[in-house]
Amino acid sequence: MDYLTVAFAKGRLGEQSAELFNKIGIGHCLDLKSRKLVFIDEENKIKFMLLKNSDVVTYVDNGVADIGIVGMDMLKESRSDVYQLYNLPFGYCNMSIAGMKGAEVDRNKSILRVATKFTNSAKEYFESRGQKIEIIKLNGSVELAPVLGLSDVIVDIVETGNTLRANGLEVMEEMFEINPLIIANRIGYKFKMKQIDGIIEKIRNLEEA
Ligand SMILES: Nc1ncnc2c1ncn2[C@@H]1O[C@H](COP(=O)(O)OP(=O)(O)OP(=O)(O)O)[C@@H](O)[C@H]1O
Ligand SMILES: O=P(O)(O)OC[C@H]1O[C@H](OP(=O)(O)OP(=O)(O)O)[C@H](O)[C@@H]1O
Repeated sequence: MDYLTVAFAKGRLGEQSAELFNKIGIGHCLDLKSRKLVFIDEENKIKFMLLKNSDVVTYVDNGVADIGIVGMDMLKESRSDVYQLYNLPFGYCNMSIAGMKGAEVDRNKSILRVATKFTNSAKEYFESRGQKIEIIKLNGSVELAPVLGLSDVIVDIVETGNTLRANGLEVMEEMFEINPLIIANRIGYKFKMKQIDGIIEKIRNLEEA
């Protein structure tokens, strides 16, 4: 049997993904504290690749990985048409528009300044309601932008809301729900369907137990 290649992210999703795999008896070889980036589970014939969160879709899209675990935020941003196979039971949050407490999204403003890491999702959302925006691309600490007058609003992930509150901001609108999901390369899935479906079935059973 060929090895199944699995791409998953370092950081938040990595820890939770590894824990989930371990519960269904795979990926005991994973050691996220080491500096290694490839782990081989010989028993289950799986090769794990540890990537930056924002690169998981690229590896699956290109077929270097058969499946991957990625947040809906990154998948939407990539505009990739990989298969979306299964929503995982952890890490739920929201993509939201936020701004200074008490402010509202000014729908009449000729050009709304939007700071975000998620430029495609933001463009798509505002375009769909005919609002012109200027995107200010940031890579982190996005909440600072309205505080310092760099933008009118932000588009970012909100989980507990603590980061917004701590900086005097609040949610103005929720755009879409985010959850991690298992994605698959369209060709890889055809060849390794049995093995992939087997893994998903085990996760499903775990959830139902
Ligand atoms: N509070 C949260 N903030 C950010 N992401 C979260 C949160 N809760 C869950 N997630 C999910 O975890 C994923 C990984 O987040 P993480 O912070 O580890 O990556 P990152 O450092 O933002 O990645 P990159 O820098 O590669 O874009 C997100 O894409 C999202 O789907
Ligand atoms: O609602 P909360 O529970 O506060 O979580 C949301 C925050 O977490 C993420 O940032 P992250 O920690 O990834 O840091 P970053 O600013 O570098 O993206 C996200 O971009 C928000 O800032």
